[in-house]
Amino acid sequence: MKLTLHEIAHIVGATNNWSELADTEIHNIEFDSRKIQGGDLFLPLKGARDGHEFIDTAFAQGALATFAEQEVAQPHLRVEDCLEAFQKLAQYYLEKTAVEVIAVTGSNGKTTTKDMIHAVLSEKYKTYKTQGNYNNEIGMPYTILHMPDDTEKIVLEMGMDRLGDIDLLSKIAKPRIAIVTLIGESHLEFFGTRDKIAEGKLGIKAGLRSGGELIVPADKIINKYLPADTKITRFGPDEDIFVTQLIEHKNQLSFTTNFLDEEITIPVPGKFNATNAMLAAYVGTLLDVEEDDIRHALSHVSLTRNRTEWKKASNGADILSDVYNANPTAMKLILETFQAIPKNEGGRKLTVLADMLELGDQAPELHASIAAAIDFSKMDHVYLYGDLMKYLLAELPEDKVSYFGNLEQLTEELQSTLQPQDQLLLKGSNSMKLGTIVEELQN
Ligand SMILES: N#Cc1c(NC(=O)c2cc(S(=O)(=O)N3CCOCC3)c(Cl)cc2Cl)sc2c1CCN(Cc1ccc(O)cc1)C2
Repeated sequence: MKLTLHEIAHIVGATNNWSELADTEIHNIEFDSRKIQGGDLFLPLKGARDGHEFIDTAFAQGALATFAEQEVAQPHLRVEDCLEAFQKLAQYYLEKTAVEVIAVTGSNGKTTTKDMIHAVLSEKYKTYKTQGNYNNEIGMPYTILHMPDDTEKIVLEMGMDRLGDIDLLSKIAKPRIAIVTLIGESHLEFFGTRDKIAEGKLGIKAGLRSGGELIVPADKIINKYLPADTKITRFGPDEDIFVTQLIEHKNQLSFTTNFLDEEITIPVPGKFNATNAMLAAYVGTLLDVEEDDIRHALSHVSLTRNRTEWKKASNGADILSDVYNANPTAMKLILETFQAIPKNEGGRKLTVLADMLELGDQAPELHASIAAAIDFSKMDHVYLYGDLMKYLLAELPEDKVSYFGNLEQLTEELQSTLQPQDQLLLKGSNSMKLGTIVEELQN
């Protein structure tokens, strides 16, 4: 990252006497103290625990300084709100580096479309993109501040948990091109109506640069949220851009469009992927990528796998398997999200929680602290798996929790107990291999 400590202090409006600190170039900014390396700046966020508790650990691992919302002994930049400072810095960094932003949001397809745009633009530019699910008010600034120094274009995925989320992200990122892939049905339990989802997703216009372009589906539900004085491209049958012919094969598909000369082939099936690829191709044409290069990129695209998304067990039960970010905050966030979703008629809410690894000497209390996020007025039963989950076991009511030290026994228990109307959440470190449970339940 090309930022010095004094430059950062000035941009975020640090209120302490930071000029006494050496004006050193910062290596990276991290909010997970486990990722801190020499020369880094620590960002203590208020997640499942207050990040200020981990400042000592950050310095023990080589941090040069830390943001802080309170007086601390170590070299620090005193700010009122660490997250706001992080976001302000990300916005500044994009302006300083003059990296052009392509922003993508939508109920479905935003991750695939993001990956495909990245593949296309990488044919001509040094291009960076959102990694994993780092698409929210913390993850997006993190992505911006971690882009390689030679980045020319950045493709940012914008996730929405609540109305207004996308407006904030768009104002930070100030995209040159903004894409809404689809106004679907996901998160209806939070937003109530598709109209509200449309309003939320069209928040992406909030930071759209003057002279920028908004690319949206033909869906009439968004019409009242479209901005004036903006180049708007609609996609869908007989709209501004559309797929003309589509030939599906088992593991790939080919299609033509109304704006390219030749057919495009992508290594994934599914008509929705043709639309996602068409959007990526169109962005490529907007940014002067040659058609042959567009075609080459899309024919070899590798897609982000194992998204946090709902799957179905073979008996029809709903499965939510969150394979990202095995840390206390992410586990508490996914539990709150899962508990906020209404149960299926006559169904139960079941959860499998597995060890979060590499949490250091506070692992026992960090696992025990997850108890605060489990609401047994909504959760029917919790299955714990792994040595560290014994610390959470001690915090939970005996009739609502089962403990397993063995993955096969846990899998057998779930196969026998899961009913078609049930909802099952699984969360834990990748190396706990909860994915094998999902595969068994899907077969
Ligand atoms: N609470 C908490 C902790 C962490 N939380 C996070 O990293 C975190 C993750 C997330 S997130 O949900 O993973 N996420 C981040 C990026 O965008 C997508 C979503 C969020 Cl939103 C916020 C935070 Cl603050 S990381 C971490 C802790 C507490 C323990 N830390 C290691 C440690 C253990 C023992 C020690 O003595 C010192 C450090 C590691």
